[in-house]
Amino acid sequence: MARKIGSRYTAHQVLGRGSAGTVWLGEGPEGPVAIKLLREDLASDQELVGRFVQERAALLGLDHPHVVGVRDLVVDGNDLALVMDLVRGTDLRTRLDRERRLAPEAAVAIVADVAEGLAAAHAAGIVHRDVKPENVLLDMQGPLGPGGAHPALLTDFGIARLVDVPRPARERQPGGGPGGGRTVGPRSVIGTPDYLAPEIVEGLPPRASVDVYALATVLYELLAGFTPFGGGHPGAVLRRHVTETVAPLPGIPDELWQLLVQCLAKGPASRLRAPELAARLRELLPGLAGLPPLDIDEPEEDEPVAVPDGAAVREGAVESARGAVDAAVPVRRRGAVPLVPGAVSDSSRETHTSMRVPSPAELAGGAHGTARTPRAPGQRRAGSARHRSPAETRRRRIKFGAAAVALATAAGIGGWFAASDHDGPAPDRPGVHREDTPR
Ligand SMILES: Nc1ncnc2c1ncn2[C@@H]1O[C@H](COP(=O)(O)OP(=O)(O)OP(=O)(O)O)[C@@H](O)[C@H]1O
Repeated sequence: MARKIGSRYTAHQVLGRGSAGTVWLGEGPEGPVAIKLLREDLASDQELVGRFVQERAALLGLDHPHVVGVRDLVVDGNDLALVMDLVRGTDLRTRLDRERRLAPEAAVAIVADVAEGLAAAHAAGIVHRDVKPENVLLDMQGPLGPGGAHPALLTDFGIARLVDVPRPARERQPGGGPGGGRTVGPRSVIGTPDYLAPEIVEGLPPRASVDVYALATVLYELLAGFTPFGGGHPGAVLRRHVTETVAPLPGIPDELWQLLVQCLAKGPASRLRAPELAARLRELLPGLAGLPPLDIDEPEEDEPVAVPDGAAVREGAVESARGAVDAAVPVRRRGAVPLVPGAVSDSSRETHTSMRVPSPAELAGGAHGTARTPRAPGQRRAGSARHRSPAETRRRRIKFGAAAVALATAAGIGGWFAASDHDGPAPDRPGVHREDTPR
């Protein structure tokens, strides 16, 4: 059923759902558009609406062939919508789910496109903060490039930043280093754990280099079929970003591997910048022509451990509750909780996470997760579970992800799953009015 969005747009049909809202196929004065209608509880957050309007100029000004253009922002009654260029195609996650691994040439061509889009954004002072396959759209009507890849466009600019509520509670402590102190108290991380740069986990402000790290993670995933540090409890994933080195991919061309390692460096200053990454990837393309996808077996998922009855709800048993949540979560390839409590996306993919930044002690300790060394075909890992199809894996993720979130809620712990504590909708505030914001 058609639905009016502001005075200029009509939404006709749902294209898909993400954790922040629903994307519609719509019509505007200049033709077909995609309209991302933010969830009602986000739209009723007056602080977020204010930031949404503030970000307007930056989002509308980003014009690049590898960035999904934002044409308009609409605040109208209960509606808060981003009007975007319509990309006729699919997202990179869907392609990856279908093919499991991409041939190096196609993977590199796609990532080079995205790196160019990022370079333009970074030049405009915009950091994406949520680069992942879900946010890369493939334009099936565009010309075929190297490896038969359609043009790739990065989308969802500004969304992570919009929903990230700044934490005012920064306490200064003497002797904390330059600037007269250090940040203490809880901060949260916004993003998707598998793609989060180590410096974000350590509580530093996100700069352009976090996007390069995330994009290198995407490239690794396109080649390997899994991310370098994913699997298990989101806290375990965060810790691996900080403490583990990336395991080599058998059969990967050496120059491509060196590039990946450099962009996955723990130190942001050691990473290439987006324009250099794009250029280096383009240089590699001719040498990758015709190479088949890498022949790698996925690391197997471990079986989840049963949760002892009542362990999560005993009074004063926060630690054991956290342990119970950890135990209930099986090793997943991309672990996360929804951005908004209760959010369900069409594909039931894990999407953004808002989590408390772990303390140094938490990063150093804990027994969550192990390094995931890619295996040559046929080679089994000690204690590994049987192989599962991607669809089966997804069903299990949905089931156990839901169980883990439910447990965290029942236990009432802030712990790792801080979404409901820190990033739920703020109550309506008087004195802020809504208005249409035509272009
Ligand atoms: N500009 C667009 N043109 C065409 N389809 C789009 C556009 N933007 C998003 N979509 C489609 O709409 C669906 C939902 O997108 P959305 O960005 O809301 O969620 P997501 O990125 O998959 O997840 P999340 O936002 O939770 O990270 C996706 O399947 C995507 O392919």
